[in-house]
Amino acid sequence: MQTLIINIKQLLQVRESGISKVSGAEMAVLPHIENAFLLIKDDKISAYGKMEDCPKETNCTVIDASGKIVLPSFCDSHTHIVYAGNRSGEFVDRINGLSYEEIAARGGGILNSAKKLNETSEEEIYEQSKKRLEEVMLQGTGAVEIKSGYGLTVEGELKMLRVIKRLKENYPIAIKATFLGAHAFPKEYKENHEAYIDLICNDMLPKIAKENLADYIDAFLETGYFSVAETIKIMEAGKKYGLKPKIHVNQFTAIGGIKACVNQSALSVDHLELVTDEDIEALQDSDCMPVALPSCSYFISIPYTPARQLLNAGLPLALASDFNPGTSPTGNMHFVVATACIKMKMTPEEAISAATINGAYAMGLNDTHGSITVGKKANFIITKPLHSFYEIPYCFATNLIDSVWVNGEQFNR
Ligand SMILES: N=CN[C@@H](CCC(=O)O)C(=O)O
Ligand SMILES: [Zn+2]
Repeated sequence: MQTLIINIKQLLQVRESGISKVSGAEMAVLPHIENAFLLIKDDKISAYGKMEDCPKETNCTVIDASGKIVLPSFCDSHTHIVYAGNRSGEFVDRINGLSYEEIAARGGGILNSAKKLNETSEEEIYEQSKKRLEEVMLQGTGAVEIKSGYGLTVEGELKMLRVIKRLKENYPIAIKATFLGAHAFPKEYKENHEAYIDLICNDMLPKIAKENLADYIDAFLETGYFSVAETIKIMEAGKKYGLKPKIHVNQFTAIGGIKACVNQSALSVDHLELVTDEDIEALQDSDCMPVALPSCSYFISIPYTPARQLLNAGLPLALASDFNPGTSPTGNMHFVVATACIKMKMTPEEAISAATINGAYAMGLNDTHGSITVGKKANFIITKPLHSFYEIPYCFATNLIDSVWVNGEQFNR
């Protein structure tokens, strides 16, 4: 099956050879073609270029994209889409003056979601989660990472990961699963961290590996959650089962976690609302991708990741949604890109690369996703008519999507 898209006003993120990521000053340039065509064969991109070089294909469906922009689908490398219920009550508590940390200290936060998840059937969690997955796909996400971490019991974590597996089986979008048993200490382990870490390493992990339920391992490395030493233990245990680390770190405090993650060859370090010179030094000359989550900063009113500082130091940066019930109850990557421009002073070029090719890298999908490259998956967004791609972040709350394409086919709910 062939589809030819013609008269594209701007075709964004065209990369002749499959680069893995873009860093520092490279991010200022977003390669694109004006008045372009894009040819899709089956599930892959088979050619692209200027309209004057457009092939005279007869055996294909032709779509006229006059006035519209085409860009690779968003690659959302950090989400918690699988959860039960919601935490709108805590949202109102925060409006009334409580902080995220105060709510967590009262037994709310992650433990609140864990209680709900353990009380909800696998079927019901699947039904709730698939609606969110469909929603983000319609908002232009074409590859996504999903974490466990609201089970915090052997059965609860397995239940979450089995739901992720079912989503992988039933949807065309690429999904990577991350085991986040180390998201918080359950109440009964508050005074006995060692026992919970033992449960993660010697009970949860072997069971997860046996069913092949996870691609990556994560932990919440933060004051009051998992210490640097505890996180190192978890990263080492995960790696024994072939799970590379992707770690929540530097959200509220900087305690030397980034260096530890880099030393453990983490694929990504995520959050980074606080960054020290030592953190930046640790990331330089490493393969670890820093990931910013601006909708979390927006929603719980905490600082934004200092993007300019990271880019000026020559580092790459990815953007992800952090879709979760506590700190970002949206997975809208258009909002994430716009917020990165408006609040973090990223340019549209930088933010789009951060949400596409660098997002793909942060979940190990850069060979197949994240750019318009011959041979990559035909995952892309066609926008409504726009004057230029600058209008993508500029129109921060307008639905600019005309259609989304996953593996060469238009996706509709
Ligand atoms: N910070 C840790 N984990 C999630 C939020 C978890 C929650 O509040 O449910 C995050 O990435 O923001
Ligand atoms: Zn998160």
